[in-house]
Amino acid sequence: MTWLDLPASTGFGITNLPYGVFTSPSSEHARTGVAIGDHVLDLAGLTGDPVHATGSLNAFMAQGPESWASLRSMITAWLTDPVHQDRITPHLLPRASVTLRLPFEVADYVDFYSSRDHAENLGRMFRPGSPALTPNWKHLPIGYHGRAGTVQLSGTPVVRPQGQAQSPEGPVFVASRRLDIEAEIGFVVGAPSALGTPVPVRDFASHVFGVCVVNDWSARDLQAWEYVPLGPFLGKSFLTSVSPWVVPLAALSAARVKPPVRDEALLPYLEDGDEPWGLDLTLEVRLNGAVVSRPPFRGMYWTAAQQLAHMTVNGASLRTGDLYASGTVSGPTREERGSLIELSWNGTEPLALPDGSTRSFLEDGDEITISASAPAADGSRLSFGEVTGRVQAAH
Ligand SMILES: O=C(O)/C=C/C(=O)CC(=O)CC(=O)O
Ligand SMILES: [Ca+2]
Ligand SMILES: [Mg+2]
Repeated sequence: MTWLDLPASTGFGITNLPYGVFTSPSSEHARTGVAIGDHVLDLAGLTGDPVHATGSLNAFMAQGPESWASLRSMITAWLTDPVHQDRITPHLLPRASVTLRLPFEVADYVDFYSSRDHAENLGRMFRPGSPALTPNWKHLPIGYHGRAGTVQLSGTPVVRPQGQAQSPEGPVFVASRRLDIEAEIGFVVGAPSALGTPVPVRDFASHVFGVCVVNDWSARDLQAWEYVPLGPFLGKSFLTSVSPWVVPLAALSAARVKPPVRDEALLPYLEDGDEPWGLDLTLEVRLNGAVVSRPPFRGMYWTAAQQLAHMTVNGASLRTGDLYASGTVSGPTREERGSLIELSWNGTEPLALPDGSTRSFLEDGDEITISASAPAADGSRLSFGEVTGRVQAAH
C-alpha cells in the first residue's frame, strides 16, 4: 500500500512505476520521472543523481539489471512507508502539468512479425494463391531493421507520406491513399551485449529494460509496390510512434503466461526454457475516440525473449536504446485485428464508425490512439498509457 491516496483503477499504482522523461513549468531541464497515480515523481530532483538528469533513460538503462532492481525497490519503499512522505511530496508533480519527451534515445530499431493471425491475414491479402504463412514463419521470428531516427513520441503529427505506388498505367507518385496503423508492443534494450556473443533466451531480463506501446504507421500502397524482395522500406520508415512511459519488465510478473503450443519443433537456440515470456497484455485501438479493436498479446507465437535470441544469434550486438517491436498484434476475431487493412479486409469491408462514416484506411484529420494494460501483481490492472497520432494532409 502506498501513502498516496490512489483509486484502485489508476493503472499507475505502486506495482507499475513506469519511467519517462519530462520538463515542467518550473524547469525546462528534461529529466527522468516515474508515474504514480496522477503524479510524476521527479527522480532528478529527489535523488540529485546526474544519471536521471540527462534527458533520456539511456544512461540509467545502461547501468543494468542490478541498478534497475535496486532503484525500483527504493522507489517502492519511498512511496510505501509514510516515514518518507515529507521528503518525497515536494518532488511529486501533477502529471497533467508536465510535458513528456521521447523517453529514450533510440539506437537500432527492429520490427518483428510474430502474430500468427496477422501474418496469415496479410499473407492472404498480399499473396493470394500462396500459402498464408511463408515456409520459414514457424521456424524463426521474421523481422526487419527499420529507421530508428523516425521513431517519435506519441502525439507527433502523422504527415501523410508520399511516394511511388502501382497503378494500371504503371508507377505513379502519390500521397498514400492506404495509410494504416499497426498496433504493437515495443521492447527497450537497456544493457548492451558484446559483438560476436549471442544473447540466449534465458538472458532476456538481463538486457531488456522495459516495454512501451508502438504504432508502426504503414502506407500499404507504397509498401505493396516496393517490398519485393527486400521487405518494408519507405512504406514504414516515415514515422513510428511510441508511448511516453516505459513499463519495467519487473512490473510484468503477474502478466507472464505460457506462449501458444508451437506446431514445429524449434532449433535449440529458440527453445522457450522453463520460464517463457508470453505476456497477457491487452491492447485497445481507438479511431477518433471509438474503440475499433482489442488485440490480445497473449497469443503471440514468438516471445520477446525468443526475438532477442534470434536477433543476436548471428553475433550482432545490442546497444542501449535498441527498440524492437513485436509486430502487429492481431487475434483470431475481427474485433481483435491490429491494423485497418485487416479490419476492413483490404478495403472490401469498410469499418462503420459511430459518427455514421466508414473507413478502410486513414483520412486526413483522423486520430488513432492505442493503449495497453496488463494484470498487476496486486490484482488490479496496470496501464502502459497510450500512443496517439493525428493524420495531417501530405506536404
Ligand atoms: O506480409 C507482408 O508482406 C507485410 C507485413 C507487414 O506489413 C507487417 C509488418 O510490418 C510486421 C508486423 O508488424 O507484423
Ligand atoms: Ca509492423
Ligand atoms: Mg513505421
